[in-house]
Amino acid sequence: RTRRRTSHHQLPPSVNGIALLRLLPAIFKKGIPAVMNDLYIKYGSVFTASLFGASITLLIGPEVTAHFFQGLDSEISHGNMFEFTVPMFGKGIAYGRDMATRNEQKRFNVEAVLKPSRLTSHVSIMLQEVESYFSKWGKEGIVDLKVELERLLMLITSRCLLGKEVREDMFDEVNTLFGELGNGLNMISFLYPYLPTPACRRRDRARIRLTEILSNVVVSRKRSGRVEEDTLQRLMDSRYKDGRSTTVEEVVALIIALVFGGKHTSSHTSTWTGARLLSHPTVLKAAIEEQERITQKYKDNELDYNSFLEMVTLHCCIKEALRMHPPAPALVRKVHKSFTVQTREGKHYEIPQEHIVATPILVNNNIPYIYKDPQVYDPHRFHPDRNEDKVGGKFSYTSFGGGRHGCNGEAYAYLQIKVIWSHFLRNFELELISPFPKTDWSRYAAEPKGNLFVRYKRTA
Ligand code: HEM
Repeated sequence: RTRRRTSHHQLPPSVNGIALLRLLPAIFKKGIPAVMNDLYIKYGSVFTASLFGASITLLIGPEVTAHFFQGLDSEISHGNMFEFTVPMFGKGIAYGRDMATRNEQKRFNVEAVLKPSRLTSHVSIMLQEVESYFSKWGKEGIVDLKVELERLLMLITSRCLLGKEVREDMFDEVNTLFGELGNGLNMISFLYPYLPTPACRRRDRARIRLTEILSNVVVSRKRSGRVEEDTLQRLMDSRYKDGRSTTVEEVVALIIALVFGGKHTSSHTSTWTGARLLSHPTVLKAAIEEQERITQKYKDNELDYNSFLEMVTLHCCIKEALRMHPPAPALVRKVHKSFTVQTREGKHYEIPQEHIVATPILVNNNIPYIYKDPQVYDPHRFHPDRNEDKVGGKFSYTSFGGGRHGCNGEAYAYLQIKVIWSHFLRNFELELISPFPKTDWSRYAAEPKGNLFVRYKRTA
């Protein structure tokens, strides 16, 4: 049903609560992605779903999401929907601060994490961590890949982002505290971040202790004048436009947010990449052959940032795993100023002020006129000769969001996952023992459900 409006553009078609409740059995039977896709097929790329008095307008596909991603924060923003991050990271940053300060802090993040010169300096540390981790594995055995990758990524993160003090002396405690911070995030704390539930209390205690540990590191570096090569140091050295330095409180909150933003996203993606690769022998063979070519060119111990950039096949394998398994299934914004969208079919809709809008990454990444046979794991679709996401237009591929609030850690995330998988492909033969994992939607980042047992055998 399309609703009329007094202005010359219509409001989007709406799906009412009864129709949504009727979908519940289908959700249990087919799963959320399939039901979302059915809604897209039935109602099109723009529609409003209303339930219990709350409405949310869905925007699907690159034709209608440009403003969602690029609009000014004064016109469309996260609003107060990210309030749940304040008790996780502290009041010093992001949603605890005004917009101008937030934008400056975003610049600090980009300069501290994303710049190629930063990534270049991370490569050798990542390689050291990965080589040392796998040197402790035997000649052959069985491991839960999900558990192993989560720990390894946290070791890399603690060294590259948090610095050697944490990596060398406090890794286990800090790792546990980040776990508790994450466990405090669920549907209830997302909606009511300050409820005195046991999970919220543990989250608060974890943030306080993390803040204490990291503040000590920052203060001790400042006192001794010691300068390290890590993201924490970059944030300490960042300056606001007016020349002011970042405070200890801000540095600590920024680094906690960065670690948290990259932790689950990267570890789930590396696990999904493994599950997909090990289920597709032809793709796996192509990825191994690429490693052979690159190691012949660079020799094993000379792998550097450029050599990882050259791993196009592996890059596409990760990108395709992320297309099919985006850790954030949907992104949301609040509309502060109404805007219009034009669909592929040429219909115009007005999205009114105060509406909540969402774009379901899950559906965006599976649109059949952009992605050929979207249900098939086909990394080659991203190779320069096909470039399906680029042909489809900006915002066809939304696993990292895009535009104004696009991911600050994309290049870093690819790099660390490539370093790990490149090592696997060069040194081990792996066989998937567990069935291909289902998705666990109950967590804030969609993750592979259960264990992922893999048999490994050393080849080098
Ligand atoms: C595979 C790994 C990753 C995925 C899939 C991912 C995904 C995303 C997505 C979808 C957004 C946009 C959120 C929105 O528009 O509401 C985002 C934002 C962000 N990500 Fe990532 N991320 C990953 C890794 C990382 C890493 C490793 C870091 C840091 C080292 C990081 C830091 C951030 C930050 C700071 C933002 C906020 C940007 C802003 O609001 O301006 N991410 N990420």
